[in-house]
Amino acid sequence: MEKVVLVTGANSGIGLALCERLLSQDGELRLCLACRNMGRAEAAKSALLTSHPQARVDLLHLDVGSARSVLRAAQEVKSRYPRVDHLYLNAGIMPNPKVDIKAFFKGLFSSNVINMFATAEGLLTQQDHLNSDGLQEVFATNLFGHFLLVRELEPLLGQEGHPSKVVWTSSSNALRSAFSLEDFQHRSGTEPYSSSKYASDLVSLALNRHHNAQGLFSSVICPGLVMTNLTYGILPSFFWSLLMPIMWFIRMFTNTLTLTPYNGAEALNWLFLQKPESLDSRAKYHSLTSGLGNNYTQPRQMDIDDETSEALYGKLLELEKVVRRQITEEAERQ
Ligand SMILES: NC(=O)C1=CN([C@@H]2O[C@H](COP(=O)(O)OP(=O)(O)OC[C@H]3O[C@@H](n4cnc5c(N)ncnc54)[C@H](OP(=O)(O)O)[C@@H]3O)[C@@H](O)[C@H]2O)C=CC1
Ligand SMILES: CC(C)=CCC[C@@H](C)[C@H]1CC[C@H]2C3=C(CC[C@]12C)[C@@]1(C)CCC(=O)C[C@@H]1CC3
Repeated sequence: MEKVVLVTGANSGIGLALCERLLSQDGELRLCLACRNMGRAEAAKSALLTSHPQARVDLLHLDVGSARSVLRAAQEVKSRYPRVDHLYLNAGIMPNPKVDIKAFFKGLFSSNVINMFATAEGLLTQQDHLNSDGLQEVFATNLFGHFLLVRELEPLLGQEGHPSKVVWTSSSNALRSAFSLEDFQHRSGTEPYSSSKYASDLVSLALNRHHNAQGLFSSVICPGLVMTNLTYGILPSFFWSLLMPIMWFIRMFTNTLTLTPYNGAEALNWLFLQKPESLDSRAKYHSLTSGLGNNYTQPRQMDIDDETSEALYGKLLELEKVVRRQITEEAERQ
C-alpha cells in the first residue's frame, strides 16, 4: 500500500516546500494537505499538480487552533485512510510580533551576534489573546491542536509492522527561559511563540516514552531562519531588504540562515527517509545550509528533561478532558 503523509499548514512556506520535496522523492505517496483556508489549499494543490501531474493529493479542512475542527478533521482522516505513516505537525503562528531594536543593535556588535541571529533570544515578543475555546491562541495553534490531533489519530499511528513518524516543526527560538509548567499556555508572559515551541520539544519526548512500544515515533526539527509569511510578518519588507545583505554575510559564519523554504524543509525531508527506530528522542534535527548553499541535517541535543516533559504531558491530558467535556456539553445544549 502507498504511504499516507499528512502535513498541517501545507499551503505555504516550509509546509508547501516539504510537499514539493516529498512528491519528488516518492511518486506513489498519498499526500494530504491539512489547511484552514480551502482557497489557499486549492491553490497549493494546483501548484503541486503542475510539477507532479500524476500525484495523489488530497485536501483536508483543519483549523488546528480550534478543538472542534481538530476532532472533525480527525474523524474525516479515520474514514479516509487505514493508517497515517507520516504526520507532519507544521502549522504555526506568531501573532503581533515586536522586535526589540535596541537589543538587536546591541547584539549586532557583540560576540553574541551569531546566537542572536540563530535563536532571536532577547529580541522577540508577541501579543497573544484567547481563542473561542478559551485557550491562548498561540498555545492552541502551535501545540494543543496538534497534541489533540495526535491523540485522536493514535489508532492510525503505528500499526502492526508499520511504525509511524510524527514530526513537529519546532524552532531554535524554543527556549526554556520562556516556558513555565505553572503557566504552560503562557497567559502572563510576552513570548508565547517561544514557549509553545519549547512545549512541543517536551511533548515529543513524552510521546516517545508513551508510544514507541506501539510503533509511534516522534521527532522535532528546526528549519533555521526561513523567509516565509511568518517572518515577513515580523518586519516591514523594506527592513528585510536592508537586512538581506547582512544575512547573506552572516551565512558565511553560521549555517542556520537557511533562508528559502526549500532549504528550511531539509530536516523534514531527511526524517522522511530515516528508520524511526534510529532517531534520537532528545535531539532536535536542524536544517542547515552552508555558505556555499549546500543543505544538510544535523541533530543537536535539546535542553529538556524527563520530569518536565512528563508533567506537561499530564497537564495536557487533563486539559484535553476539560476541552472535550466543554464540546460535548455545548453540543447537548444545541
Ligand atoms: N520561518 C521561519 O524562520 C521559521 C518557522 N518555523 C515554523 O515553521 C512552521 C511553518 O511556518 P512558515 O512556513 O515559516 O510560515 P507560513 O506562515 O508560511 O506557514 C504557516 C502555515 O501554517 C498555517 N496555519 C497557521 N495557523 C493555522 C491554523 N490555525 N490551522 C491550520 N493551519 C494554520 C498557515 O495557513 P494560512 O495560510 O491559512 O495562514 C500556513 O500554511 C511554523 O510552525 C513555524 O513556527 C520555525 C522556525 C523558523
Ligand atoms: C533591523 C532589525 C530590527 C533586525 C531584526 C532582525 C530580526 C528580525 C531577526 C534576527 C533573528 C531572527 C530570527 C527569527 C525572526 C527574525 C529575527 C528575530 C525567528 C524567531 C523566526 C521564527 C523562528 O522560529 C526562529 C527564528 C530565529 C531567528
